[in-house]
Amino acid sequence: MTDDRDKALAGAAAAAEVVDGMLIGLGTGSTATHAIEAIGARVAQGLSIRAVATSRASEALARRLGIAMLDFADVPRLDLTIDGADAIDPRFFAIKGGGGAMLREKVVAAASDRMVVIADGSKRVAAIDAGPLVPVEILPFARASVLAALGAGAVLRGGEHEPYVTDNGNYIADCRIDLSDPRAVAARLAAIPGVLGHGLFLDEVDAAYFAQNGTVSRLERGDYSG
Ligand SMILES: O=C(CO)[C@H](O)[C@H](O)COP(=O)(O)O
Repeated sequence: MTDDRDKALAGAAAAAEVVDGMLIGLGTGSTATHAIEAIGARVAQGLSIRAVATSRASEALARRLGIAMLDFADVPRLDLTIDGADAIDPRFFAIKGGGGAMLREKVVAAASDRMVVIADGSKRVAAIDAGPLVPVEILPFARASVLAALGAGAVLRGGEHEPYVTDNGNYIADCRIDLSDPRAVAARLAAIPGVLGHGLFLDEVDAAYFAQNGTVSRLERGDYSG
């Protein structure tokens, strides 16, 4: 069973939580794409929902599938957001932003009554310390000063000559950081002027669908045992 097949299973399982009348947040990345496709298939069969997207790519896909899309700038609250993750641990601490969308992903998740993560088994880690680098979104004007404040473990995504640009027009630094105290790290990152967001999701995730070798399990925050 390939990871992609597991991603599709997790996405379809989360998409089944969506019911008529809901206002949904659509995540970003290959796993979220499977969920959007599964929701789109249900919309084609008559499911009546509206949605906002966390990236231009997810917005374009959702529109192609006939999902009624709203501008998040007009939306104060959402019922449910379904999104992928790069790593998630037993505390439901997650790292996101491999696809560069973590700033929009976080504001959409924070505005949602529930956030559900969908992931293949490779994303389950014992602790996010063992996970990927932490992406940090940077105001381009403050590129040099933020990189200096982040320290030697920070690398500008795409490199100095052709930096990766987010949907928000900003840069990303991928940071090797000691995550033994993730809350302290989140507070330190948020306090750097010119940092617009980061990929540490410590309080947002309410539930997760994990798919491994073709089997999907669903866990709520608090009952994930690793
Ligand atoms: O946070 C994200 C994008 O910013 C993605 O959800 C995360 O990178 C997982 O991606 P994939 O499902 O492709 O493995």
